[in-house]
Amino acid sequence: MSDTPKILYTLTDEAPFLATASFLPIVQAFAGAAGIAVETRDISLSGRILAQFPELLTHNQRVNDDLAELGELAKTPEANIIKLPNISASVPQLKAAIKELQAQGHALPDYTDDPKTDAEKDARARYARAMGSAVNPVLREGNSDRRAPKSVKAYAQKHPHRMGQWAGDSKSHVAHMADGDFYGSEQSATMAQAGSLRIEFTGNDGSTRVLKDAVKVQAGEIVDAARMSRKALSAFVAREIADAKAQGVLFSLHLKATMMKVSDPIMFGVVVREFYKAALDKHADALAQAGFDANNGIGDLYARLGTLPQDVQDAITADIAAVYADAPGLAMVNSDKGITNLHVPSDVIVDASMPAMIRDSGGMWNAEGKLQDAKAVIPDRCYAGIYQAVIEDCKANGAFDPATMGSVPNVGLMAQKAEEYGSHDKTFQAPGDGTIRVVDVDGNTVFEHAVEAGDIWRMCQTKDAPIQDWVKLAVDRARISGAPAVFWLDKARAHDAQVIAKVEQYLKDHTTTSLDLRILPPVEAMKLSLERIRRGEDTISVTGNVLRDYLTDLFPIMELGTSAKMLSIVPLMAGGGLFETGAGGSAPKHVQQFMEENYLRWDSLGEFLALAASLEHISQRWLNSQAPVLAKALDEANGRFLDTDKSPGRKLGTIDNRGSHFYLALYWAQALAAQDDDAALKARFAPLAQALSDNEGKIVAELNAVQGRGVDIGGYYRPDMVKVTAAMRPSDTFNAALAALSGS
Ligand SMILES: NC(=O)C1=CN([C@@H]2O[C@H](COP(=O)(O)OP(=O)(O)OC[C@H]3O[C@@H](n4cnc5c(N)ncnc54)[C@H](OP(=O)(O)O)[C@@H]3O)[C@@H](O)[C@H]2O)C=CC1
Ligand SMILES: O=C(O)CCC(=O)C(=O)O
Ligand SMILES: [Mg+2]
Repeated sequence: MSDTPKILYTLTDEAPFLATASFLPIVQAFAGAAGIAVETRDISLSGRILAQFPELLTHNQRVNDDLAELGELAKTPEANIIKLPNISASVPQLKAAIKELQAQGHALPDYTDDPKTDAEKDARARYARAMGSAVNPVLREGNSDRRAPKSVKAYAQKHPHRMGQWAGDSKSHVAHMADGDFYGSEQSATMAQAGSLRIEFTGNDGSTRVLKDAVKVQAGEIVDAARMSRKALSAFVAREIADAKAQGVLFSLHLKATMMKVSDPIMFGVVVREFYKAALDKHADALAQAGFDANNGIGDLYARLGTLPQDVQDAITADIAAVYADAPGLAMVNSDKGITNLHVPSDVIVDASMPAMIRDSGGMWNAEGKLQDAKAVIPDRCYAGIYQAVIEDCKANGAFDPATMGSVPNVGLMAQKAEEYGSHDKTFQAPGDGTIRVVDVDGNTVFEHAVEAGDIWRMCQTKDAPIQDWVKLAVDRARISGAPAVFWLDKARAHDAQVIAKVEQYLKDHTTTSLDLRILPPVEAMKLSLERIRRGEDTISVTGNVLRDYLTDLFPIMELGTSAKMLSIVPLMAGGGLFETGAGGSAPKHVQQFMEENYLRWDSLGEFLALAASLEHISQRWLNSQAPVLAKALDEANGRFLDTDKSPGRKLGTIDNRGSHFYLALYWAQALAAQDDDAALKARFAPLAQALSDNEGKIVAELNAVQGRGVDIGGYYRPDMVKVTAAMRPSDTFNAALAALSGS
């Protein structure tokens, strides 16, 4: 371990990046006073792209591959990383970012949809590394512990957020496939010994093609493979479109095309093709010529329409209007701008979109901008049922009451890329009719699926050590909190059956006699958790990676109104700490509002909680007597921040993100000035506490005075740092007080 403790603070995208421009100087000033260094690393989408093409950039434009560096650091005990949410880019987002970087003078190659030359293929492969969930699996060298701290839960109960009421006769529901999906076709095995696997496709004509060679596996690792039939998916979607129309509900699709970057855009494309079938079939040749790709959403059609002759454009537009006239209503992302659920694959992300629907009385927005009951299509059966269970509960018992409901924290399996379904280089679309086999080095077939052209086939790995660590974390959390812990595992599912065997084995390594530990299939686990939550009782959910993602938005959004107020810790298996902020994403609409009104409603409570956890981590690992004092004072400040409700007010004229940072700094400085554990810190922070409290009114006025006018930050994906800093730090009085603390 080095002598000097260090925090690595990540620079990301969109609202969290803007917030950082205001909050980081505070963190650096306070931590610096205790001898803690705070450095930044750029893991933004634009930074990840630039890091892929050093040879095409000028010396000044070149950036270090910070993500790779942090990925290595995460495997060491030194790691102390604060990670803010970053864009997991869909293809349309990636293209937009490339365009912006090119316009800024970076000589990047275009992203080619159908690469032919070696240079195009090389560029495409490099872009693929920056796309989708490129960051989290690299940094998450540990399992996940996400929960609402006691103070946050108490705040939510004291200031309950608005929940839409539920009608018993709501027609909203979840629709999933009955067969032909991943759930129905999953095969799974635990590897007896280390080795390597080959994935190969054999066509019905006898030809064989290796899809991926030398996939390394460890002894005790769980591997599984599953197939989704494209034909079955299309037929299912066609039926559901007709049923939505018959029932008079909105049609909506909920996937995770950003994180499951290979499988889910294909499923998204199947739904787009089915919904707009009449128009897309009729104009198939023209659209192919224009390069339209349904996997990128119907927005891609509009983006390319201009390249076609005017009469063809008019005909396509008229035929799409005819589709809308005949189809059920389509859920909207932004009804004012005509953006539908099927426009862009990254606009509707299931972990956030389903909870939003549940929070809003089961409704989604229709074309008139009104809430309407909706059919939520979640094609695969592995997890769709949990949302239906919540909907049924709300119909039977009404909306949940944030003032009284219990909590469902999560312990999630994710270390070492566990259960990264459909997101990686082991997911394929079948090149023809035939068989996909997984074969070991001795030529034995491990898995085998009959496939038809266009089917999606995915393989997934889950290593043994992360499972052991996850079981231990669950036992620890159950013991510390006294709440029952439920493993959400379905023994009827091939993969889960293998995991259950390991859970049963590894639970024996711990003393669990006084604990309430259960294993239940997800729908049963959901019903039990909901029953308990209504009684005000807490239940720990211990889940795999996908349910970790789903539940850590679902329960916080019901309990706290947003997942931004979550504590999200990743105890790294090598002993370091990764502290994530909240559980949500980067909310693009926040940036839009900021650019139009110079108002940033991003709630940084997640950053505050992560910082406190990072400082506590330093207290435990480094010999620095001031870190615990700083951590304790920040904890007090966070409590006061919640008590006085200083989160952004959401309306112009109230404090926004910047004002909330000021209050955090004020309360933190006051707590440091008031404590008696460390005289040097007390003396150092007393003048700052005085200056901030003397000037409270002036600083808030300076911060709020800028609101109401548009602001230029010189870019969306790669904003100009000078402009961002100027915009995010508009109070000279506050800036001067912080500078005085740092002695600069
Ligand atoms: N860990 C990571 O790096 C993650 C990254 N992402 C990325 O984020 C982007 C958007 O994802 P999406 O699924 O739409 O989810 P978001 O979590 O960004 O958005 C859902 C809603 O959550 C609320 N919200 C989330 N965080 C905050 C906050 N700090 N302050 C205030 N409100 C907040 C807002 O809801 P409301 O308006 O109702 O208050 C927001 O509109 C994508 O690019 C995605 O790839 C997504 C998830 C995690
Ligand atoms: O990595 C991503 O794209 C999203 C991650 C996410 O939503 C989460 O961890 O909750
Ligand atoms: Mg999530």
